[in-house]
Amino acid sequence: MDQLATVRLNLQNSIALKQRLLADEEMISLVSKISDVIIECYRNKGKVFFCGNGGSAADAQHLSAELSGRYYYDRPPLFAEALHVNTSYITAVANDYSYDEIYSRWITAIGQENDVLVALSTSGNSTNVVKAIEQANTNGMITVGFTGKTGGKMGAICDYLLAVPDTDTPRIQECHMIMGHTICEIVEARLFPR
Ligand SMILES: O=C(CO)[C@@H](O)[C@H](O)[C@H](O)[C@H](O)COP(=O)(O)O
Ligand SMILES: [Zn+2]
Repeated sequence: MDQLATVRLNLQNSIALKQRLLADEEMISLVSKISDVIIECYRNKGKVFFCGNGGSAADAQHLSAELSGRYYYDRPPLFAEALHVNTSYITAVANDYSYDEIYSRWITAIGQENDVLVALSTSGNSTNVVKAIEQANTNGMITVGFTGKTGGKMGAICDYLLAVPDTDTPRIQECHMIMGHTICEIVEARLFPR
């Protein structure tokens, strides 16, 4: 394995994918629109939830902390949480029911009309994430999907689908994070102008 070549290739591929996003005006407008949706949710005293598996769970937790803590500057907190953070709950529901139910069950308990669910899955096919979106739709929530190229099963069930045009999981996740960070920046700046 040529390690130096691997470093160069990954940087090249990451830059190339982000260049594609930059050239895609629909994608730029979509990120702006999702920001508007989240701002509207908070103005109506709503809550924003995030979910995903593996690296996408980490991204869900990271993005929710930008909103509930702070992003660039001091301002009041916003309600945002990643659905996997209660390990006692996750292990109990996965053990007693099914791993597929861990997020949808929690959405059943807490998701209210006009709350927002941001669901991250590079394949768009993770069953627990798909079920969470289905339950969020049932509860009258607004559903946002961050996926890879095809959108997978999430493509047909999300109100807004941010489908990064690639099939390479880590590169897709890196794009989810720059788009997610950008949404947090816009939300903070619009809700708490300095
Ligand atoms: O972070 C990575 C790969 O970069 C992995 O942990 C990855 O998130 C996991 O394999 C996930 O289970 C993939 O699920 P998904 O993106 O298809 O929903
Ligand atoms: Zn990863």
